[in-house]
Amino acid sequence: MNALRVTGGRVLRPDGSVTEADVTIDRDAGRIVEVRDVSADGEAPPDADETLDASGSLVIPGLVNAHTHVAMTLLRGYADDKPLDPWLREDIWPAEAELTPDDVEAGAELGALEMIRSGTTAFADMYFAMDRVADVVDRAGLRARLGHGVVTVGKDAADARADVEESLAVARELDGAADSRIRTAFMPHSLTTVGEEFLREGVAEAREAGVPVHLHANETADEVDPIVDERGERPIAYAEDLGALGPDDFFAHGVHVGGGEIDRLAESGTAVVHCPASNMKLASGMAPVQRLREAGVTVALGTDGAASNNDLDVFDEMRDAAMLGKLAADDASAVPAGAVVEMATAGGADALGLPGGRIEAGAAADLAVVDLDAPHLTPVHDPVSHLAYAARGSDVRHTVCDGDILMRDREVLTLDAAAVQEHAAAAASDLVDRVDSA
Ligand SMILES: N[C@@H](CCSC[C@H]1O[C@@H](n2cnc3c(=O)[nH]cnc32)[C@H](O)[C@@H]1O)C(=O)O
Ligand SMILES: [Zn+2]
Repeated sequence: MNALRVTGGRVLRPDGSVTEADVTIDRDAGRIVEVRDVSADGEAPPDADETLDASGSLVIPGLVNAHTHVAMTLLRGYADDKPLDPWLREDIWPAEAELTPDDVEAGAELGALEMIRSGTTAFADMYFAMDRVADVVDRAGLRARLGHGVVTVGKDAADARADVEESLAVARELDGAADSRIRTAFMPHSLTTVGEEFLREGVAEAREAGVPVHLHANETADEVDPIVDERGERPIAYAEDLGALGPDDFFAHGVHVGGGEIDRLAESGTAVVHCPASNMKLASGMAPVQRLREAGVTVALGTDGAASNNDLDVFDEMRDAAMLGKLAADDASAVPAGAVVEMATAGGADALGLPGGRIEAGAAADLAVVDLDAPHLTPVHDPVSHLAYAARGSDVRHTVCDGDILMRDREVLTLDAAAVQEHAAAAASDLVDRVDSA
């Protein structure tokens, strides 16, 4: 066995406890083979081929960013301080109309760099030029569930159908890429931006192909009302009617859910990806995270795109989810630290149907090592509290995915950080010039 050992740290276990332990990884298999408490009796395991020092640090499952549009890093700070609909129509969609596949690759590379540097090992991405995003995922060493986002409003039937076909083709062709670190989904943008016949056909074909469905649902009140007005049913009932609810499916946002929708999500096993920063920034509303969890819905965390966040740091998302969840429930004991840590790890992996999210023997070797030796993390009464409320992405020392070291002592090994930043900044500035002259 080609063994990597993460030594000298404290390890966050799946039950939420933290113990001093060494984690041994089979690098070829990309699996954790042993989590050994330092107090354990018995024979010490053989030397590893390589070690990662975790002294003074906390070893956690790699974080999962369960909803983003990763190439939107190029539009970070491009248009702020507007509600969802005008923001998309007046600013974001016109800019995206000028985005080339090269731009998507440059933006995805920047996003991958940012995620590795903040301890994220897996993400779900809805965008276009997904073959380029897949190349980046492969090079960066990350894990992802990828899909081409479909929008049919404002398109003629032929263009709309082609967009649906593209999403299905991407879902079929990229599944299993990057040594199986890439999985896929059919990704209609939302229940209001994709017409009913296209949703119906696309979901049916996705089922035949055995790929999950991912879409934006119940994000704003403006998006729920027309569905209720036109159909006399709420969006989650509509989604159920379309065949889009199931244990492999995961919906972004779920802010305005009511009238039996939470139970429908729970009963069908459909996961919800909570995106608190995006929901606050676009003033979309407060998702009932505590109620969703109490009903048994799998809740994950997502940053959404960098243009509505404005970063891809899942530590921020944990804190925002805890804070906003309390406000939404009008209860300071709602959405506690352990809950948001679970949402960012096991909840994310489960929502996306990807391995990882737990540090235990047999699990995928996806982890992050968080340096606790910092003023803002002193003293350490409770490491889980620190993860939720005080730590930042920049506290991550090492990132490991599928048994490979992606970052060691804050140096990213799979990407040339300076070149990626320079390239993305140049692509973003050219893009804005094109938009201005369009
Ligand atoms: N093929 C589609 C592209 C859809 S990709 C997914 C889209 O979601 C957009 N998006 C980003 N954040 C949000 C959000 O919070 N709600 C809804 N859409 C968003 C993003 O800008 C992108 O246009 C087309 O022809 O336009
Ligand atoms: Zn989104």
